[in-house]
Amino acid sequence: MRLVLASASPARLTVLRSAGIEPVVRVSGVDEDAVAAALVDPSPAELVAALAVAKAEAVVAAVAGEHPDAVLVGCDSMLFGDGAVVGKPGTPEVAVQRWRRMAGGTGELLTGHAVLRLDGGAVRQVATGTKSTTVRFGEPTERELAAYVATGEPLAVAGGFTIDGLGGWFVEGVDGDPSSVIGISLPLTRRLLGEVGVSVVDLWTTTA
Ligand SMILES: Nc1nc2c(ncn2[C@H]2C[C@H](O)[C@@H](COP(=O)(O)OP(=O)(O)OP(=O)(O)O)O2)c(=O)[nH]1
Repeated sequence: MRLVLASASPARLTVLRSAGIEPVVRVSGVDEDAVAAALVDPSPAELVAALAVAKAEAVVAAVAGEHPDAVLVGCDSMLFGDGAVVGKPGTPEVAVQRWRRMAGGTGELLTGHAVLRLDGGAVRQVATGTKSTTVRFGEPTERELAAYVATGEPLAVAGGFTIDGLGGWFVEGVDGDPSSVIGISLPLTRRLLGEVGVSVVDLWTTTA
């Protein structure tokens, strides 16, 4: 059985590879704004879960022929803090603004997960879940913040920070699942795979 990762995220791919799975990667290309706009007053956890489902569903047709009995995984990460849910900063200005608000405080990094099990090319079972991880932010100096934003890293990641990259210098710690902050929660994905009758060990490419 193959696991199809419905994501363009290099971080998610790295997490799965490091955990023994070589996924088939298919980028969903989902219009996240359109999916969010179709929801009626979703909670932050419902929002990221719905986006994860949309991403996984979007790649079913592309993989059903070649991998009719695959298990598909979609994820979406956003940062919840000060009553707002935010994704990627996109611009240096937004990244700086956000860091000036986040510094010294905490936020909840939410990652929605969707696992779709295919049977004969059709979706047979769906399992979803959202993992919330508290992130405790450090206090970069203005010079450090300017240098960090100038690298471009914070612009393309949810919340404008990483814990396993340059951002790690400015994150004091996380309370909860670090893999979820990076992009995909391994323990939650294991449980969701179990819900659709798949054992994660059957997906490992490495054998002891
Ligand atoms: N390496 C790393 N990446 C992070 C971290 N926090 C967030 N990210 C990345 C993972 C995802 O690629 C991105 C979250 O944005 P999305 O959930 O929309 O995924 P993305 O657009 O990258 O790909 P996708 O929509 O799944 O095709 O931010 C971190 O701590 N480390």
